[in-house]
Amino acid sequence: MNLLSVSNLNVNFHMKEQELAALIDVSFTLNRGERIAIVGESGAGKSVLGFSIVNLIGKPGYIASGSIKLENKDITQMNLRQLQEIRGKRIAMIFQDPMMTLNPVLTIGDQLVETIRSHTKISYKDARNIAIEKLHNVQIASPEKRFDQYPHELSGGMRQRVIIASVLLLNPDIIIADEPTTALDVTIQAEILQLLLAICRDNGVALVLISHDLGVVSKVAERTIVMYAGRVVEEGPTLEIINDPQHPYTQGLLNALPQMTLPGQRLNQIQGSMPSLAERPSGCAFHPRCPYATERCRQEQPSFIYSGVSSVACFLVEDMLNEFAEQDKEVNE
Ligand SMILES: Nc1ncnc2c1ncn2[C@@H]1O[C@H](COP(=O)(O)OP(=O)(O)OP(=O)(O)O)[C@@H](O)[C@H]1O
Repeated sequence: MNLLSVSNLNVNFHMKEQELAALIDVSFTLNRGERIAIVGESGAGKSVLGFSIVNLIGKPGYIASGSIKLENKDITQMNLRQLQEIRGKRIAMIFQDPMMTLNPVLTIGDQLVETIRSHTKISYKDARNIAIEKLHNVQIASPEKRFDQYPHELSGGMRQRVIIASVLLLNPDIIIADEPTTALDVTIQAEILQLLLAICRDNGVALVLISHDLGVVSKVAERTIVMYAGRVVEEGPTLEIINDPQHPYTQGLLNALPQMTLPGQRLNQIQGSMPSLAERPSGCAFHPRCPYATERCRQEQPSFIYSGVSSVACFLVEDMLNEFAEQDKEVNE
């Protein structure tokens, strides 16, 4: 059984008497210990998806239809008490800004001890020992000293390590990390990603890494889901997607990566921008930005097709596969 199965998830925002779709028919699965990435430009719907997984999508947003099953229990049908049981303990979230989660007026140690003691009846001294061990596990030097410090006394990278330590205290099955390194210096970003990878691998924790950067996720995630305007447009093994992207949007994201460009060359940004919810184009929402768009793309929504590399929603790929099938037929006749 999959650890998490998201099926035909639709999330809307109720805005000014209008229903605006933020997620449309999103489906994917996550196995125990697996690491997947959700990528796409700003506004693609990555964070809405991350929050929806723990049923934390606040007003004006709501889950309109679909299911999110944690093993066999549907998170969309859970009451508040059941949701509180899974948030943090089974599914933990890490955000871009650690200060969103850390309490600025409590020491690092007190926050960790409070988390431990809210779930386990142990003495302060024992909880302190566990907290210090966890700080050590996330490679914080002099953990005894850090234990007594306040969040503002730590660097951004160190604060993110503290968050990872605090998330681990409850032994979650899944960590959802929403742009966890975007606010950090490049060298620190790599360290934190490596730490997340090691922690998840060593503890059998599944990871959903949300990022706008395909380069970042390629180092961590086994599988990648590419989102555009609230829909999944391509999904498959990360390496295959990086080496042979099928959807023109995925190709555009890869071309825009700095390392794909020669020194002195300008980055090949995708022309145009992500549409707002109210202005989602008809047919394939990417068509106004797609160099290969046809009339059909403007009219119809492509369904998913397996390309041999990944699952992709694109008429271009569908036509190409049909053409190959025709050629095979001719050769065999
Ligand atoms: N609370 C909200 N009210 C109205 N619209 C919202 C709200 N939150 C998100 N949206 C809209 O939903 C769409 C998806 O937003 P989301 O934050 O999931 O994008 P994202 O891919 O995570 O982008 P970013 O990387 O910038 O966070 C966007 O068009 C956004 O404007």
